[in-house]
Amino acid sequence: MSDLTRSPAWTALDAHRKAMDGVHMRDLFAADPKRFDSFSLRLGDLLLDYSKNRVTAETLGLLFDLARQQGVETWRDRMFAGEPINGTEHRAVLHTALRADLAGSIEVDGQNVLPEVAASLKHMREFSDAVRDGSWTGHTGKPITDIINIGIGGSDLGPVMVSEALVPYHHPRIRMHFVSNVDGTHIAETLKRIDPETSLFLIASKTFTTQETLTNANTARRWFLHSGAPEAAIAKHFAALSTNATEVSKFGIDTANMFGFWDWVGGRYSVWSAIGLPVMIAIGADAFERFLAGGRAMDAHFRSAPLEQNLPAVLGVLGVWYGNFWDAQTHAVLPYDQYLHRLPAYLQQADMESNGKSVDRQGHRVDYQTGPVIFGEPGTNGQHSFYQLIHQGTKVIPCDFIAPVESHNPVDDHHPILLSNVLAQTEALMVGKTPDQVRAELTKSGLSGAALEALLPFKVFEGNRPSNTILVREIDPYTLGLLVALYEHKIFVQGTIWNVYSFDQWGVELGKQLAKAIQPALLGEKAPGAHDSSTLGLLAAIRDWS
Ligand SMILES: O=P(O)(O)OC[C@H]1O[C@H](O)[C@H](O)[C@@H](O)[C@@H]1O
Repeated sequence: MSDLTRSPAWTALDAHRKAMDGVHMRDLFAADPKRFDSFSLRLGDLLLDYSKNRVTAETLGLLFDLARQQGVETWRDRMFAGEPINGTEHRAVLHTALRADLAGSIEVDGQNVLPEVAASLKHMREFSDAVRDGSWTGHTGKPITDIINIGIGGSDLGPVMVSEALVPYHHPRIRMHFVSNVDGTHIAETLKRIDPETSLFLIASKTFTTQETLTNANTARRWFLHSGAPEAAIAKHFAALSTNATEVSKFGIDTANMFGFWDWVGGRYSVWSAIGLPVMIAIGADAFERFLAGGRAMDAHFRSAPLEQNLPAVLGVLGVWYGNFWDAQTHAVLPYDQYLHRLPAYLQQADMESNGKSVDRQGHRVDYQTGPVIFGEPGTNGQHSFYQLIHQGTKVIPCDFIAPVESHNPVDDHHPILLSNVLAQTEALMVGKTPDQVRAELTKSGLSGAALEALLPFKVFEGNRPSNTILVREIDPYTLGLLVALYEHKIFVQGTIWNVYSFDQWGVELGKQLAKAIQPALLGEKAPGAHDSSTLGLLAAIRDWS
């Protein structure tokens, strides 16, 4: 057994879990009319209702004991202080510095990093202002109309999610495009829609060695030059967002057009850095600053609120409760806002790449579950697709319902309908429908006897299915900053409880290595070499068909 699973806090939770068997949330609500007041928190224009969970005050007490036992507060303080808590890469984890009060000081290796953050933001502001006001032109003197961000993983998902979430704030002249997939279709379809004279490519890659991004960037450059633009025009149409100046110049982008960041910014936490430049161009530097301010407000809350009133801590321990004590394998992210349609994809990387680990910080195989499978779709689309399983399937699927109270598009009665669905879903999941209720309903509809009894079991909803509801006044840059930082810190809390390193991602390397080994065989440059029979069989089929 690991230290964690034999620890006092864990064993206490194990025992408590057994005591909670058979406890229905319906009864918890009936017994306590103030349950919402006890189990909801507000931070400015963000409200978290976590009352529809299988928890009592005792459960939460035990979960916070576990969080304290695992040193959540100490690790949190170490993170904010710039200590190298990313142990396998010996790096600080300081995305919080990117949105910090720049008058302060945060040191990495004895050096205050905030002046560099300020300089980078200034560079981004000057550039984005120029693109937006039209003073930055393409090589033929026309203002930029299309921004094409070429990046993948953290260099794509953050920018595309935030950009899409903030479409109402976009500059009217500027269209945004995000190319990530190495599948030629992605770049080809994008290039069809743009004009080289008015396009600006942002090559976004922390390492500037990522195969997909460089392949797409090379294609974009060839396309651009093929349009008749001279080599010297590249400086007007290509910029790099990266930590790697050497590789940027090797690629042929002038480092004057490079927006830098640092190795203490993890890819999946990098939208607050120069990787956010496409967002800044789209929404403007002031709005981007409001996004940073939202993140900063959540940081201040996370650092100072006692765990019991701490939004990321509450979300974090609830996930641990279901994943480790109720066998939940997944977690659904359900934004009831069309602009947030990429949030589930964004959180898939943020969460699964961070906590999808099976070795603890001491290098031992864990004997407990770690990060959940994250999935989701915007509401109400998900309701007409996979919610059946959430309501009546055999699995416990904790859900986060996220909704703005005000819509950017208050057309007709759409928004009240949308919001009624949020409330109805969480209520239905919690309360369910008993056999007696179903019987009464069926009787009323004229059914009786054997026919009624035969249909009855299919129409019962067990209920007792957990959900959180996160309401914001409206999705604006500030509340989005709050929301993203909330999830970042939730992930941090969970990784700390599980004693894993949340800020590396070694698990993505093997596939990259093997792809490099297989590629020459597909290009016909080499015999396939030694592989298993499946790989060889597939290679042969591909050769046959090509
Ligand atoms: O920004 P880059 O260096 O191009 O990396 C892009 C992405 O690829 C890597 O393989 C990692 O899995 C991601 O964490 C990263 O965000």
